[in-house]
Amino acid sequence: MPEALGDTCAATATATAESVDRKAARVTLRSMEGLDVSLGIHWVTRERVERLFVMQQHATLLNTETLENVTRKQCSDGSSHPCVLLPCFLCQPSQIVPLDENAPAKLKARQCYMVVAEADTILTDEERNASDNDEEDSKPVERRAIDPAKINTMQIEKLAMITELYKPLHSELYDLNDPASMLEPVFLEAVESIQAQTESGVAAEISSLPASFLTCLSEATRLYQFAMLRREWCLKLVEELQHFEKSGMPLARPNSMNNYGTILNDIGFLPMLNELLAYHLNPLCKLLYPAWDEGGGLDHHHTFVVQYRMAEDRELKFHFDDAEVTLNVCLGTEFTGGALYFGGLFDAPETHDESLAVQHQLGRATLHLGKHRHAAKPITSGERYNMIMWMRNFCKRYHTHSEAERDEDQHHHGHSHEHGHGHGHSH
Ligand SMILES: O=C(O)CCC(=O)C(=O)O
Ligand SMILES: [Fe+2]
Repeated sequence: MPEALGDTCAATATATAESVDRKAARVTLRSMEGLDVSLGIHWVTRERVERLFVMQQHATLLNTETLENVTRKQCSDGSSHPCVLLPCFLCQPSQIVPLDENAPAKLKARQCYMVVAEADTILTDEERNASDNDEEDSKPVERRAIDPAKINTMQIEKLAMITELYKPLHSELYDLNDPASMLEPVFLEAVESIQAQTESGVAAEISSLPASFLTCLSEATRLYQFAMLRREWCLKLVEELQHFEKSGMPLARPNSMNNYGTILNDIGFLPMLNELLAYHLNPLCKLLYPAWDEGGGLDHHHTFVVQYRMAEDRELKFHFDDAEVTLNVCLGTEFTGGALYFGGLFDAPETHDESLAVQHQLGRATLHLGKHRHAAKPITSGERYNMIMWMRNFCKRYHTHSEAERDEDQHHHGHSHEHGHGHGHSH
């Protein structure tokens, strides 16, 4: 099987409803550089797709060699299907989508797929449209092979090592099989009510959320707070991270501004966080930030825990996030000070005189636009942990913009930091 991948490229596909009846699957390609850098949304002609796997989460682009290693290393059942992401629970060989030349592949909207396709079958929208309009004209498509030298396998290797060697203290934290053990009842109730309305074809309304659920701290800048995580879950997560830190496993710090803390995506929490985003946070954000509803809505994320202690980092300077919407939940433990301070949206000067201090409360989430300028005031005692999810929208970020606009945006958001998740510092 790996040999058969000689001239192929693997990519993830987020199927859109459109793709169901098309003979090409619309896929989003992601590069391995920094894990979620988009290469844009392309079409892969179904005739040339070799295999389509249902993935439990967005996977990342891999080169042949990585694919081969991963397959050999991880699939202890001896199966030879390429398993893109390392923990074997992610590969679902039973869910290979049959590709029948004569029938459209049945893809589900919002489900992630991994496509193994010949490299030259990846088309841009224009090429796709051109070939749709002129089927007879079989002019060769420009090859768009991805430069393997650019593909970074370190993240994968690190996760493989962690999966193999690290013994979690609280293994139940790594899945969302029992949402009630993680999420506050009122949060679950709110999300369920949104889903029920959406399913019955009614546009969900903020006013229909449970009465005590949402606190709007600022209408103008769309700053919200709500109860989200259960106390026991928060404290277990802090214990787990302390345990992880003591284990000596490799860990990357959250971003260029936080010197302590951990990227949760990198140490085994990605599948669970993907579920949390897809089933709980995205529906809520759809309601609160309809502007980000395009495509899959908030469909990917960079999630980390920040940590402040008296002898270490105590505060965070004024900045805005590389996110469409940011979720910030306090995990405790005991501290004074450390309030979040908000000062307007970077692109809306009329909001710059905002001056809002938001106190932390264990388990309580603050939800704000990524472009909402903020800082964390110094803690004055104890230690503070907060889980931060920078939620992002693939479509808006990478697809609807022209190249020039995209470059401009990236410049603006300070993408130059390592791993593509630096903070955009506001001036
Ligand atoms: O310290 C906090 O709670 C906020 C952290 C933050 O704003 C960030 O990491 O982007
Ligand atoms: Fe931030």
